[in-house]
Amino acid sequence: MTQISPAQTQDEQQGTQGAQGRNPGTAAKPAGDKSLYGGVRSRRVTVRDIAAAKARGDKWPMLTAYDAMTASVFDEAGIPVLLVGDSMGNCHLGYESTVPVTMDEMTLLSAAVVRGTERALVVADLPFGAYQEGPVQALRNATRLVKEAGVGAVKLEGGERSADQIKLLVDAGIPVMAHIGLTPQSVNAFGGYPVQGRGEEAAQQLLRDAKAVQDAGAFSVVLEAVPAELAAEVTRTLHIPTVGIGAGLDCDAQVLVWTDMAGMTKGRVPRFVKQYAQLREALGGAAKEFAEEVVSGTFPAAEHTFH
Ligand SMILES: Nc1nc(=O)c2c([nH]1)NC[C@@H]1CN(c3ccc(C(=O)N[C@@H](CCC(=O)O)C(=O)O)cc3)CN21
Ligand SMILES: CC(C)C(=O)C(=O)O
Ligand SMILES: [Mg+2]
Repeated sequence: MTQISPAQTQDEQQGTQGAQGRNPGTAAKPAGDKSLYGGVRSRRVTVRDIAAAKARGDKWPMLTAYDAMTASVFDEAGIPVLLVGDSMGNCHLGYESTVPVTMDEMTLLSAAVVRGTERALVVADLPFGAYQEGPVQALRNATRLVKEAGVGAVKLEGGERSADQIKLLVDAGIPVMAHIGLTPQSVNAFGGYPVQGRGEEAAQQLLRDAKAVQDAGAFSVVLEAVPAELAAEVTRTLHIPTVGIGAGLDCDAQVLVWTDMAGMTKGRVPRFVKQYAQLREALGGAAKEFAEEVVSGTFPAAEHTFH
């Protein structure tokens, strides 16, 4: 459908896949987004592919992943961008929020997601405290995620306040996804997770934040929990893609936390979540059935037994 550039064809022939390249090989048929791959599925999605998608007006999906096996499921399903979100704090590591997540935890789980995937662009969050001290700290920690985990890009929260960090990372050759609107690492300052950008003043600030991250060189920007009309205006204004979560239908891409999307999350999920499966129920049911069969002596059966 889309023309393959000479550079892409060469990548394909040589099988070179950049910093993330490993496990090249046969691919299951992706059922998800195809446009971002531009017809080439033998290498990783790159930030150039993302820029081309906006130019074509193609929408794309992003999911979080925190382990190799789940990441491989999404990679095979054709999800072109996977985020090792600091939402691993509450969704994988058992913390109350994203705030306690460390660089060691991010690095370990990001490396697992890279190992579990062949084609997705893997983006890792810089956790709270890993970039607030300034651009040099941000570069040191982003470099660690690129070198030790093999991610293709990093994400950090904040608009104007994080522009200097974004600039230095981009200058150093690390692609940056920005994140504005509701920035969950500021939960203690927000006093919860309220919708952002309501009212004229807040809307103007969000537009300034969006322009600041684009000017700093971000390749895309997450808009979290902002009114749809404002997100649409940001999406029209910017030349980089907007990735919405609770930001309406007019963003260039959409992201959800995978445990929310699959019905695995315990308890209440945010209003912007759609559950496409009921994994919590399914997995709990399997565990109960296993338990019952052990207690009743019906598992293991003959076919599970050696003699
Ligand atoms: N499981 C999960 N899903 C997420 O989307 C997510 C995380 N965890 N952790 C990191 C941040 C935190 N986020 C959140 C968390 C809660 C709401 C929430 O409960 N929103 C309320 C409205 C809140 C209010 O107005 O006070 C809602 O009803 O959606 C929103 C975003 C988004 N991110
Ligand atoms: C919700 C997404 C955008 C995120 O930052 C995360 O999962 O940590
Ligand atoms: Mg995050």
